[in-house]
Amino acid sequence: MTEILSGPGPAPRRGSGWRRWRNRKIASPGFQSWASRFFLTRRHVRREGERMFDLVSGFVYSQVLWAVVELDLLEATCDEAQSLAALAHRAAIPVDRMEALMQAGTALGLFDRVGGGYQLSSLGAALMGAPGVVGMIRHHDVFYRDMQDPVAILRGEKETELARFWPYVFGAGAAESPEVARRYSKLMADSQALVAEETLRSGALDGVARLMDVGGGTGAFLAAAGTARPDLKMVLFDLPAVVPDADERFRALGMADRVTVAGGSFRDDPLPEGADAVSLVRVCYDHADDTVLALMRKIFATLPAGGRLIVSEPMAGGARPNRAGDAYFAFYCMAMRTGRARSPERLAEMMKEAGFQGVDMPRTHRPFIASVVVGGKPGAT
Ligand SMILES: CC(C)=CCC/C(C)=C/CC/C(C)=C/C=C/C(C)=C/C=C/C=C(C)/C=C/C=C(C)/C=C/C=C(C)/C=C/CC(C)(C)O
Ligand SMILES: C[S@@+](CC[C@H](N)C(=O)[O-])C[C@H]1O[C@@H](n2cnc3c(N)ncnc32)[C@H](O)[C@@H]1O
Repeated sequence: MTEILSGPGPAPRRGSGWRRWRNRKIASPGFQSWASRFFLTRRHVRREGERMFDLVSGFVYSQVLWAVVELDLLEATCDEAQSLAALAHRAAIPVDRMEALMQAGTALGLFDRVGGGYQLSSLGAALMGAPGVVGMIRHHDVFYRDMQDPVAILRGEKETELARFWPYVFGAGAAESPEVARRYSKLMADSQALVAEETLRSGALDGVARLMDVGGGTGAFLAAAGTARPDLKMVLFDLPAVVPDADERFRALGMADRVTVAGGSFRDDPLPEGADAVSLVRVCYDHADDTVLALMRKIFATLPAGGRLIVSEPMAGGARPNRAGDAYFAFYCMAMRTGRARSPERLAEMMKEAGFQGVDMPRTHRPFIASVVVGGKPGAT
């Protein structure tokens, strides 16, 4: 249960005086009207207005994107411009409504108007090809139904759909419905490609001889790591219902002799020994602090002296909040009701609490996909 503070607490004071004056000024309709006419401020006012409009209507933009994906319009317009009549026929939607959708998609930058029709834009093409992104958009219907009432999510009053969704996919439900587990494990695995790219590029694996990926799903991260590092020995650990597909993946890639696959729960079972590094890729943000801390302690105990823990996932910004971590992933995790998006500094603190030292935060190129925190077990070289 989330703790509720009893009172408002002391207000931060430094710098609040001039901000009060500025905010009251900018919020006044008279000032706004004047600034929107004055030649030195009117462009800024217009830009702020556009930013504001995007904030106000972002949910609608996302839903337009969802309809475009659901109706498979990215693929349909990739190679050749399509007429409205053809698109409308294909989607079984009246032409005037189809026109509304294509115009909306064009306004959002997904299509170009070509001749009398529509063709996929370069942004649309990047989105269509970005591994796992279309699948993520498709599964957003579950999350966005929960997000209809964010205040209820914040107060913890709501039975969210997401709270049932992933635990069902990866937990007990996976055993009851291997088909569902397989479908959404595939979504995780598809979206892993970009995460693996960022993690490997960060240099976090440099010098590692035997890597154990805990919560490694169906092995997409190890497959990428093993491809980039042909000398790497690997261990995959995940729930028993999830790992059979990993076996298949490693066999197909000809990596089976380099990988040991182990089924178990990091909550209840001991972790396999022998790895000099352990990765937790998109695992910590699924779990509460006590679970993550217990897991980090277990990993610390399993690693040899000189061993390394690598955490990689999208992270919150701490003192400098960012949209992906502090808005999207923070609310996603809150709707799941089990985990939370943490800043690299917070994860570093938890690692230190578990015993790790020399904690480092190598920069990644696209933090909205993953940031990385690495800690070492003191002792050997
Ligand atoms: C070729 C010519 C003529 C010109 C070239 C010009 C040029 C270089 C253009 C660049 C185009 C290009 C290649 C762009 C590539 C863009 C890419 C790769 C973008 C990637 C975007 C990735 C995104 C938006 C990822 C979003 C991920 C999301 C929303 C993930 C959500 C994950 C969730 C909810 C996970 C949940 C799991 C749980 C349960 C919490 O554990
Ligand atoms: C969000 S997925 C990430 C999978 C993979 N690392 C990736 O980034 O694609 C979280 C993974 O943690 C696994 N997991 C959850 N609880 C676990 C537990 N108690 N023991 C082992 N694995 C667990 C899930 O089965 C799932 O594969």
